[in-house]
Amino acid sequence: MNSETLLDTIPSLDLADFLSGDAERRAKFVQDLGSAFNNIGFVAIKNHGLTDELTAKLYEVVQKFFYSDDELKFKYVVPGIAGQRGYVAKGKETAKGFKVADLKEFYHIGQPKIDDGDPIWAEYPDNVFPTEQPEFEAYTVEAYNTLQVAGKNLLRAIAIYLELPEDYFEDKVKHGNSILRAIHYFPISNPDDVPEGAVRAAAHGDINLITLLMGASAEGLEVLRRDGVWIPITSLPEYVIVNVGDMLDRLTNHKLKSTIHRVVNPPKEKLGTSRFSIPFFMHPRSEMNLTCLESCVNAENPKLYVDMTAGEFLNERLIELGLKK
Ligand SMILES: O=C(O)CCC(=O)C(=O)O
Ligand SMILES: [Fe+2]
Repeated sequence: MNSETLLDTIPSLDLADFLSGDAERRAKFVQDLGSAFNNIGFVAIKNHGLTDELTAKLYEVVQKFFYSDDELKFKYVVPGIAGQRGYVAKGKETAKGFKVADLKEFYHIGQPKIDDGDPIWAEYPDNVFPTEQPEFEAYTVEAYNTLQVAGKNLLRAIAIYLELPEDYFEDKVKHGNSILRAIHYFPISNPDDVPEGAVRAAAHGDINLITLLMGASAEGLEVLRRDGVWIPITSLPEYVIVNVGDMLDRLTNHKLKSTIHRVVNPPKEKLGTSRFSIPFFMHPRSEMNLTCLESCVNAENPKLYVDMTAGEFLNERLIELGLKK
């Protein structure tokens, strides 16, 4: 596959190939991941470390929270932090360039703090967890930590593909500003209630380095192929979807592609049903320099982006999303 091939589905890869001691399997994984990211920007990955049991428990607690009444949910809104932790209500997030808000509500869990003297902790707001559901914290934090490990392994493979030292991203994502986002695309009982043009998630690119998405087995996610065709993504339950975000796109001068994607509304007869998904947005520390790698800039690929740190870029995007003033 080269970067021009038009794919009808996203490639499926096995993370166990990369973690195996077998040099050939590992090299093939690196090449397949890199060429998928150079092409459509999305892959499906199995053997990511989340067990079926954890996944089931996680969905259970998340659904219970979203099915609670507004009074309970609003207790977990944290004002003044641009929605970076806790509950973010319906109508709060509008995709960059759009006028109507997405038809979703969500809950954000950030890097669990530990007492090791890293000055980065002062930058992060504290997590909040619903006290009505004591299991919520344990399962979301376990999923956070598991996806963070999978994400670090994927970044190792990406570093090798880019001919960087394998541990290039290691110190940059240590105690990074990653977020686990549990999303509820809420049911709509009356189709006339849908504001003109509103969709579950309007077309957007993710802000971060890479995203690991649990739960895209439900219908609705679509990826915008280079020729303008929307490709629906359906994946088997044992897979997570992994895509390139804008930060990795910037770092690699668009060699690895942050592809526009969206979640469309279901047909009218299914508007009354919920959809849940749980993306893990893998962010580096705010000081990471996103200046395009020299190896990705040449006469055919002139530098596309101005130099910025991850913190500066995130700040700009939170303002564009309507989450920050
Ligand atoms: O819900 C999904 O399947 C995708 C969500 C998404 O793209 C996002 O939150 O950035
Ligand atoms: Fe996204």
